Amino acid sequence: MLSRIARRTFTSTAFNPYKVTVLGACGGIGQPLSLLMKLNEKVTDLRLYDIKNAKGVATDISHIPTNSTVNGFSAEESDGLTNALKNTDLVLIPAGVPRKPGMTRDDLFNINAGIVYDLATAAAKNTPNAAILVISNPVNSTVPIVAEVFKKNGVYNSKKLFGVTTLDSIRASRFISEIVKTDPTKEKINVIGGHSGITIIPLLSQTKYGNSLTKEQKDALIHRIQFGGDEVVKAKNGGGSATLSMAQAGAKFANAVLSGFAGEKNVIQPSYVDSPLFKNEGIEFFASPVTLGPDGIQEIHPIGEINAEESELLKECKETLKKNIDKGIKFADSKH
Ligand SMILES: NC(=O)c1ccc[n+]([C@@H]2O[C@H](COP(=O)([O-])OP(=O)(O)OC[C@H]3O[C@@H](n4cnc5c(N)ncnc54)[C@H](O)[C@@H]3O)[C@@H](O)[C@H]2O)c1
Ligand SMILES: O=C(O)C[C@H](O)C(=O)O
Repeated sequence: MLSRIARRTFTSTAFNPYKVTVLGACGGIGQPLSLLMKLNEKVTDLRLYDIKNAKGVATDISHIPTNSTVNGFSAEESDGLTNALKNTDLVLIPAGVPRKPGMTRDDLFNINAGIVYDLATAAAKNTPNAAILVISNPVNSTVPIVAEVFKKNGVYNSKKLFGVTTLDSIRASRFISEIVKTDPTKEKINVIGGHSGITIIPLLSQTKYGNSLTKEQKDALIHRIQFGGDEVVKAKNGGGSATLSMAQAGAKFANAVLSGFAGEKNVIQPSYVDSPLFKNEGIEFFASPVTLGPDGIQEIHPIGEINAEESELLKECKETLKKNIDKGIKFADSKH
């Protein structure tokens, strides 16, 4: 028994020795996300960076007996951010401020755009080949900012930049299972578009429930998936937004990217990426299922068949997305 466990641990770490960095590791998302990455057997070197308390959180997590080293890097060290990023394989970015009731994600732009710009600049300089997973909101705009920063530094690889939209998908699985009374782990809804309100489009017509739910049930479900984030912000009442479900979502997506790196087949997850799907309409980034492989994105899947109501939702989504994307690009271009 013992030797089987030892062999399993040895095998996964010997063949998949991945270095993972979390920027913003001490926040509401950062701490549980770092914990989940410590539990991931594919990770052997976990680096935690924050402007506060990174050493404390890293020391705490480092006592967990899995096969990775954990180090904390603080902003007070002159080379803290550099060392946190140096030649890492995957960077998760949950750094930034969360919403309070009454705010939209776009209201976070003024603070978070600058934070993401600076962290992306450090990533471009210190680990240009890493996969960058952006969690900081507004994701619709922060992902284009990272792309612009990498372009400016001459190291942009669209196959390795991801906006994490996994939370929308896991919410969709949970919320539909509450209606149809099934196992949520077996439910899958294709959620496309972006990550804010009306840009989030769950394609219920592609599920087996497309015809069995009433119009009222469908409208309510679509609204709940689109505004699931607001549900948490309201319930936390000034204490921030989703952190624990987001950590689970972020860890799930990071594991999928590492699984692709490791050569696993048929690893498909939705993500907000530099996408050809609607580029001819001036929309550079769009969320749809992507196949992940050794070099990052292997294939961006089309959205599939949609019905008339979903076409309407898509039309509105595109209008907002385009503005969000342009705002991010303009911000990045305005910096020198
Ligand atoms: N993509 C999604 O689905 C999703 C889901 C939930 C939250 N979010 C977003 O994630 C972000 C973080 O949310 P949270 O609840 O963890 O917030 P939080 O305030 O609890 O944590 C943010 C952390 O970032 C750190 N930080 C701030 N500036 C930094 C910098 N320059 N470098 C490094 N670290 C820095 C802070 O010190 C803090 O520890 C927010 O923007 C939120 O809107 C996204
Ligand atoms: O709602 C938020 O502001 C956080 C996050 O984007 C979410 O969907 O929960």
